[in-house]
Amino acid sequence: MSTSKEFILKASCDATSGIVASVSTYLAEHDCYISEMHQFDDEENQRFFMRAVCRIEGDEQTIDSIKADFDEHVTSFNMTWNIYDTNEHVKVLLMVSKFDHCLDDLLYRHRKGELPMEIVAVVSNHKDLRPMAEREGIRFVHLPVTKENKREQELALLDIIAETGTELVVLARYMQILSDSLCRELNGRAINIHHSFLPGFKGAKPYHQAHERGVKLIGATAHYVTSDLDEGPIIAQSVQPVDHTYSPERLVAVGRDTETVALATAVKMHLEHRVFMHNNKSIVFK
Ligand SMILES: Nc1nc2c(c(=O)[nH]1)N[C@@H](CN(C=O)c1ccc(C(=O)N[C@@H](CCC(=O)O)C(=O)O)cc1)CN2
Repeated sequence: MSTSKEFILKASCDATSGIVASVSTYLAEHDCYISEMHQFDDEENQRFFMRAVCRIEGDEQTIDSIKADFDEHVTSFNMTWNIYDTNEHVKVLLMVSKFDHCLDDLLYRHRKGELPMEIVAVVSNHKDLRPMAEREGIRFVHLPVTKENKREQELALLDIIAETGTELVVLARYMQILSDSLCRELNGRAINIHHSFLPGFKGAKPYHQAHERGVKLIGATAHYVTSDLDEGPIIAQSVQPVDHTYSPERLVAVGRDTETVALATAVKMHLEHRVFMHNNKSIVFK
């Protein structure tokens, strides 16, 4: 039984009047102080979204007792909701290939306490980044991928996800395309960093495309992974100004900074339960 006193409520339902009043009344009746609340009314789709950070006052209530009666109280709204204990860190599996900057940045931010996560493993289709993981005491799993063994390796990945209780997979410059079935299995719990400011320059070599096009901004996009390559709901983007003097190599160097910022921002927003996926877009309560 959780003894934590702080929790996050995420909820969405069809838009109608009285939702906030009903939820806040329930929380007040259960000795909860609301320290932060965001809501969004998607008028186009008549859908309502809210996030509340709450602190239990007194000793009568627990997170479990608040969860227990909530469904009955919001039945009329047919609400989709979750309550998360802020003391429980999300279990995260990091996936990488050969580029090390996103993994290095996430490990640093985790070490500095910026990202409330438990890293359960680093999985890679190459051995290059094993030392970076193991010096942090993190399990490293090498799963080389070929056209012939792709399905077998994806099943091995799913086994690791199941045995570790992974709640979020982060593709930190993992350069293999996930199959449709794996994307369905990981729907809403896999985030990828794409090394361009989407929707521009999809695929594997966006910086060369950017140089050819002569762009004045270079950027990166963190999005939920879907079977449509680089098309998933965008969570965070980051850009930097560039100009005609930038070679492709220099664009790649600037791009690295935008990738680490966009990915860390997206992962942090997800870990803090600030993101809703809706109609292939995202709602992010910052
Ligand atoms: N189902 C999805 N899988 C992945 C996505 C995604 O959006 N949906 N994003 C990629 C990352 N990525 C761009 O951000 C990307 C990575 C790799 C490729 C690619 O063409 N890979 C080749 C192999 C390249 C190699 O072996 O080095 C391939 O898989 O045939 C395109 C885009 C991660 N996965």
